Amino acid sequence: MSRKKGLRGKTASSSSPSTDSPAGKSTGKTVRGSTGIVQMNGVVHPSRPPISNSSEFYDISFKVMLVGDSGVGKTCLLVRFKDGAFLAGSFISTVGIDFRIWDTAGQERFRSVTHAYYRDAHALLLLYDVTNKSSFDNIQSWLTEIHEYAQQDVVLMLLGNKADSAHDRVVKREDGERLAKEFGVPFMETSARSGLNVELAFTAVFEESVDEGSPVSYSTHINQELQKES
Ligand SMILES: Nc1nc2c(ncn2[C@@H]2O[C@H](COP(=O)(O)OP(=O)(O)OP(=O)(O)O)[C@@H](O)[C@H]2O)c(=O)[nH]1
Repeated sequence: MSRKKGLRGKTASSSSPSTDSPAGKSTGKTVRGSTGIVQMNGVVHPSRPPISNSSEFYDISFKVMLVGDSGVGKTCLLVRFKDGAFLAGSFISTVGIDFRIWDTAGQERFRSVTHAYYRDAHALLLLYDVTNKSSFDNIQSWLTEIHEYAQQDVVLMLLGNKADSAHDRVVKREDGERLAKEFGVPFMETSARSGLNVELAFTAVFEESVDEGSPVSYSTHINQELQKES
């Protein structure tokens, strides 16, 4: 999976506030795993102490942040992607995963608070609404903000949500693809309503964050999935 131009080079921090609460409204989701080590970007760290009430340890601390204009469907996408159960079956069983998702508020008045959370995010899902042209037009300013506040090597993916709304669609899929290509970020359309590509989007940024060594096979995986859905 490629990343946004100019957003790589720095090592992602595995440190985190233990009581993360995103700006405006907050939704935390954690998948707890087994004992082991913290492994991020190929660097092995000693096991971190247990978080919350669990007696378990985490091998990977991974944070993904949902950003985009108000109403694009960030909360619905997160709700659709419930429990994170796919991780347990898809990844090595001995790897424990502390998987947190920050659902940010899209409204401008919460923006200054949201900025503080970019720093600790390993991955960003940047959403627009295919039925709302201004949410698409605002992607560029979101990218500017991401460039300013997020880590340089943050994993980024552009999502055109509400793909189920065929009648109300005003942003073509090709427009999303073109924009993503322009900024060098991967792209897919999603639907929190139908579930289209929801799990795939989260899985994709997760895999990219923990496995930077296989971008080719990763891209192939996404393309196949998109073809299947179209
Ligand atoms: N048709 C359709 N509607 C959706 C989809 N996702 C969200 N919606 C609707 O879009 C509206 C806004 O969804 P939210 O998830 O609250 O949007 P948000 O981005 O979290 O908004 P803020 O909290 O204001 O930043 C709701 O009425 C949802 O029902 C989708 O995939 N398809």
